[in-house]
Amino acid sequence: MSHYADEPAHRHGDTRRTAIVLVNLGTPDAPTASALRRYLKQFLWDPRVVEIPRALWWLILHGIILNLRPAKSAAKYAKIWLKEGSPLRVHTERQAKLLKGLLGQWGYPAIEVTWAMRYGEPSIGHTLDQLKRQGVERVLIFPLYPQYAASTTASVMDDVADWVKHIRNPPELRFIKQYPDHPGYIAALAASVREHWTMHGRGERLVISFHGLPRRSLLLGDPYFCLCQKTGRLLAEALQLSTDDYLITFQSRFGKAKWLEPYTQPTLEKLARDNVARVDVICPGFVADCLETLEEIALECKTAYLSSGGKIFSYIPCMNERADWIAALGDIATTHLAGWPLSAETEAASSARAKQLGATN
Ligand SMILES: C=CC1=C(C)c2cc3[nH]c(cc4nc(cc5[nH]c(cc1n2)c(C)c5CCC(=O)O)C(CCC(=O)O)=C4C)c(C)c3C=C
Ligand SMILES: [Fe+2]
Ligand SMILES: [Fe+2]
Repeated sequence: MSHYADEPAHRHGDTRRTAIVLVNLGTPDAPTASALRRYLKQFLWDPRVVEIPRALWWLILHGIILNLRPAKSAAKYAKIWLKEGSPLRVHTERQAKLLKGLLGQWGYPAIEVTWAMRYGEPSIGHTLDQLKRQGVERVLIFPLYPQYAASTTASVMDDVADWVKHIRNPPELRFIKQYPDHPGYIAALAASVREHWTMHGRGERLVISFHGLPRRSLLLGDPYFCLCQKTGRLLAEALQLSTDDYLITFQSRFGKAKWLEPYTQPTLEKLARDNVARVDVICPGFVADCLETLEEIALECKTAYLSSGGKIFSYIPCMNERADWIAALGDIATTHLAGWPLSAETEAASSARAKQLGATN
């Protein structure tokens, strides 16, 4: 018998089901102004994303931004839209399927792997409702942001907490906060660069571009800037680059305030003017290709670099469905499952896997 009226009886006794939820930012449903308006309205109203006084921001958002930006952004999305939908959504869905398959091979066939979006659909709340209905008792929230930032990772934490507020009997919850230096993540990034160089030749500089944040966030203690430096340095070390061979930059500035510097596009234009004829650009903060990589970097920044005198601009794709990246996701996830009471069968696989990884606990 179930103890709570809102719990289906079939759950009784099924107390050990575990799920992993991959969470990414979210993306519009269609490359249209109306879909963009809905998406931007939710995204830009998140107080973790825009930290200016609410009343003033409401006026700017509704008075200006939601009138001008949707059509402009929709035109950009239209350039990169896939047959199956928005690239961010397509890659995230595939990553979840591949991770589920890999965990099955590793001896965790009972662990559910699903995915959700912070903005738009499928929402985190909807996904957690579904898992609860399936009798899942333990949920590992896995944000697909290697570098923690309050505007992304903590916003996912907020959303999960908002869901918990109206749940009588929530599952156990764990959050992965960050993995900017995870060896599997760094190794997969480095392998993607080496493969790119083998296939397309090598540039004179590697530009390592991360999504930006208002500079103020750094001054207020957000660790994001430092985590990006760490990832960039570890990637450069893995590639045996000297400090002259690479640059760490920040893209996607929004609004008039100062953001983290140096900015990606002006840096590329300066490299071109300084007679650096060939650059490679990688975006390690994005684990799936999306508007910010496929349009802003691979189209806009490329055009800016070439029209400033650069000769060859080569964009190195995100890790998307790469097998070494999916394995890194598996390592990060299983490490965070450690110590969680799982079924006997899963427990055995977990300790075998830990031994294989050389874990000391
Ligand atoms: C307004 C402030 C913004 C902050 C702060 C911000 C931080 C931030 N964003 C990402 C990752 C992504 N952002 C994407 C799109 C996007 N970002 C902003 C604004 C801020 N981001 C806007 C308005 C948009 C939408 C598109 C546009 O109109 O320009 C995406 C791509 C989504 C897609 O559908 O492809 C990602 C991914 C990070 C990691 C981050 C802080 C570290
Ligand atoms: Fe963004
Ligand atoms: Fe952008």
